[in-house]
Amino acid sequence: MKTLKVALLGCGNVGSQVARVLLDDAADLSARTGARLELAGIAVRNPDAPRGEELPRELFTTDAEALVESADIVIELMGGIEPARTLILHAIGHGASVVTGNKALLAADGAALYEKADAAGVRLAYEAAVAGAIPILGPIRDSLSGDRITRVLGIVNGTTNYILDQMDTTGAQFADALAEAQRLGYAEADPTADVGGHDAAAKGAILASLAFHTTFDMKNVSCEGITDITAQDIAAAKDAGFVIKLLAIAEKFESDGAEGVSVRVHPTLLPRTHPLAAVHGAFNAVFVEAENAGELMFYGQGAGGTPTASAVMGDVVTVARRMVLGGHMGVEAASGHVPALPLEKVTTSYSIGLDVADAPGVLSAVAQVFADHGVSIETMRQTSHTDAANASAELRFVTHRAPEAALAATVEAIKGLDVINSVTSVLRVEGV
Ligand SMILES: NC(=O)c1ccc[n+]([C@@H]2O[C@H](COP(=O)([O-])OP(=O)(O)OC[C@H]3O[C@@H](n4cnc5c(N)ncnc54)[C@H](O)[C@@H]3O)[C@@H](O)[C@H]2O)c1
Ligand SMILES: N[C@@H](CCO)C(=O)O
Ligand code: NA
Repeated sequence: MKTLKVALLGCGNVGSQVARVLLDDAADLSARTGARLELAGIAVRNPDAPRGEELPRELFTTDAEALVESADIVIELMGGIEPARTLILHAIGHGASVVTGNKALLAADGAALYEKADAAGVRLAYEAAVAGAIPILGPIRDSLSGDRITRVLGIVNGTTNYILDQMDTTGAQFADALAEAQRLGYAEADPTADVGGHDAAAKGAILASLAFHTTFDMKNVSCEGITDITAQDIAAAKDAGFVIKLLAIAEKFESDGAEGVSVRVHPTLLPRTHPLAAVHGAFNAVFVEAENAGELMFYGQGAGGTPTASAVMGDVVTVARRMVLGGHMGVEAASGHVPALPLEKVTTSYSIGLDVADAPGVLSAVAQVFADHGVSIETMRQTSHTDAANASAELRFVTHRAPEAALAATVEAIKGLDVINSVTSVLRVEGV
């Protein structure tokens, strides 16, 4: 039986679990692969650092470059742009295939890496980069390749889903929930990538590129995180029958007579009856809408060392099988370029919370602003604060779908009204 040398770069949350599987399940893996997968070494910064798994000390090395040069398959789980990018290019240059979970790198420089891998006739696999354990890139790239995908909508960041879910179900504070997500190994090394929405944005760009056979640059993703979401927002949403989720939404649509792709990440109100509202903890779920398949939903653990190791190992086995069978190994390049559409072109629906004077004519003044911008109101709820010294009320509007530009202009015009004390929240709504 052929032996394939595997180099592991990084031994943190995910890497340590991948090492464990490679060592513990070696017999099963070779039976499935048709080759012996030999863990040749693990590149780390400090071989003596404590790790979750007991791993043989002799596997550790600080010389990642030399390790890469000896390998048939390189698994990159260090994260970050450098030295991950240089080491992956080094691996490709040496004819090794690469498996990575590094969405930040793929979103920043994926197109160049896919091209290099294709030209070198090696494979670059990255199922772990999007929605952790959920097999989502394979289904989009392979199973749905005979269909036309129109929209992908997903909860693709476990940390933020965990935080929002804890705030919603237990009344936890944002900071406490984030600390727990970090302790459980869900968060990125720098968790601002999670809470700022950038991790979801990177995944959204990867999903859009595969779903729409294009190269979607992360800089074109409109990105809003959850750092401004307050306990009051969560309570008000709950009161109105909604839950707040951080969604990544990738859509292909026509604008001004030409097709384009938009990707946006933002906190979103969903009716509590919506299937995505039932995605709790660090779980992820991805909805795919395709012309012939209709609606599909993929659900599972989106973060954490062990679940993510499952996706990594799936790629390792797939890559190894291809090596055993021979033939072309490369990734399929994007078949065309579909331009990126800005957020203003998207059609969506808003929930707008207002603190207003509780006086005659206020509601009609606000309603007039909606009418002036061609935005239709779906529902309005008023809560009066009768015990306040100056009678005030909270108004909450949910609009019908309208162009984002019209909705944003409506909010700006409302802010200018004398009868408004403040705009207390503006959130987009899906699933109504
Ligand atoms: N944790 C998850 O749930 C999850 C899920 C999907 C994808 N990912 C991705 O997988 C990758 C790894 O994530 P993680 O959670 O295991 O991160 P981690 O921070 O726990 O582990 C990364 C390890 O790489 C090591 N490392 C960094 N630079 C190095 C260098 N130059 N040389 C040697 N070692 C180096 C670090 O010391 C650390 O031990 C990241 O790209 C991340 O985005 C993580
Ligand atoms: N930090 C990421 C890891 C999975 O990619 C998350 O919370 O979803
Ligand atoms: Na995945």
